[in-house]
Amino acid sequence: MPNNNSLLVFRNEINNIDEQIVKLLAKRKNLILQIAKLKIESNKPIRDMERERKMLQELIILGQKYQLTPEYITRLFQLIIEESVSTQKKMLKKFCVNNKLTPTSFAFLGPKGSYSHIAASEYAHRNLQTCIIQECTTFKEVILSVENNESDYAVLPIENTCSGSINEVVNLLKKTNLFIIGEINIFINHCLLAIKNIPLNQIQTVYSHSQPFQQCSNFIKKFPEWNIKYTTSTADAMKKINQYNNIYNAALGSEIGSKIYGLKILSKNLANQEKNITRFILLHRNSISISSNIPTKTTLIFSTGQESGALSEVLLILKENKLIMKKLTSQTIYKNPWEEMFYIDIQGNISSELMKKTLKKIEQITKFTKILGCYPIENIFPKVP
Ligand SMILES: C=C(O[C@@H]1C=C(C(=O)O)C=C[C@H]1O)C(=O)O
Repeated sequence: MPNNNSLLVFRNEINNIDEQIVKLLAKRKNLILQIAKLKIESNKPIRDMERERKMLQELIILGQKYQLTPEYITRLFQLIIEESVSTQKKMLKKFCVNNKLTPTSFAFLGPKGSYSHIAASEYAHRNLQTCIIQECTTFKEVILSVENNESDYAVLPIENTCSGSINEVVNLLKKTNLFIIGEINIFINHCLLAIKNIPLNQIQTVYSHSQPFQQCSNFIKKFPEWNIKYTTSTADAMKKINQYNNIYNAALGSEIGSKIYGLKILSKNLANQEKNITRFILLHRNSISISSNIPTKTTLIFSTGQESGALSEVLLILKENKLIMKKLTSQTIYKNPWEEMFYIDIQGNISSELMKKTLKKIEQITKFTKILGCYPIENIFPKVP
């Protein structure tokens, strides 16, 4: 039979301890709010997985000293940390709503409603930034806008599942002093749009950027009577047919664009391949360093000249160092069409010794090598616009 008095004494002591725990949790929460404020002011991400991992490791060791199991400590502190991250996120949201965040400007191939605009908005949204837009009319202008400090980030399409690499962008990357700091995949759902619902065989002219025409070539081939007119972007095409106000004009563009420019959707999902995804890269004036536990990609371009087997030597270096190549494309150099330039994505972090050693070896055996950046691998399912 437990002694009722002793039970009360113990329970009182537990009450005191629990009270202390709650007071300490409140004290912790206050610090969390201060940290959130600092992060918001300096535009730093809320979550720091490395810090969390280290904290948990130390707490588990401490717990073991007092006979508390790692499972118990992990469960308890994961809950505390989850709560603190969610508190910080709420605070960030409030700041965004009140528009007190440092706005971030994105330069892209515009005008509004282009796929590049969709990519910029989605990237800003994921990184909890307020997106200020800088519409450009060429890819070169997009890069210049960031180089000249007029915008913070350049958003450029680099490849598409239907039409492959975007050569013009790769060629620009050779010359710019900007660095790739991120990437984002966007689902492209090309639609045929017009100012009124008319039968497809009555359309006379279709406007769009050259990329959608390539990506929807099977559909376009069915209507050889259509006049094809190239525009600087899909959004430019949508804007034009809105302005021309001619019912026989159509544009290849996005569903979002149809809303912006008040157009009717005549036909949807027009790309040759069902999964039409464009990968966009984000460029900034400074490179970024990324924690070693985040899956990372390092991108470089190199040219090898005409020696036979020059490319295979580079690939052998990767193989010897057990580095995984995520992408390899061959580009024609506009001014020297007989020379080959390669664009390559390697899985790994530029700050690792292995990557440093590998890059050094590649530099030694190529004619020209340029490291374009090291950035987190996009692993979120592409945004459906
Ligand atoms: C408080 C911070 O923000 C987050 C919350 C943490 C916590 O609750 O201890 C730890 C790391 C971050 O993911 C921080 O960065 O220190």
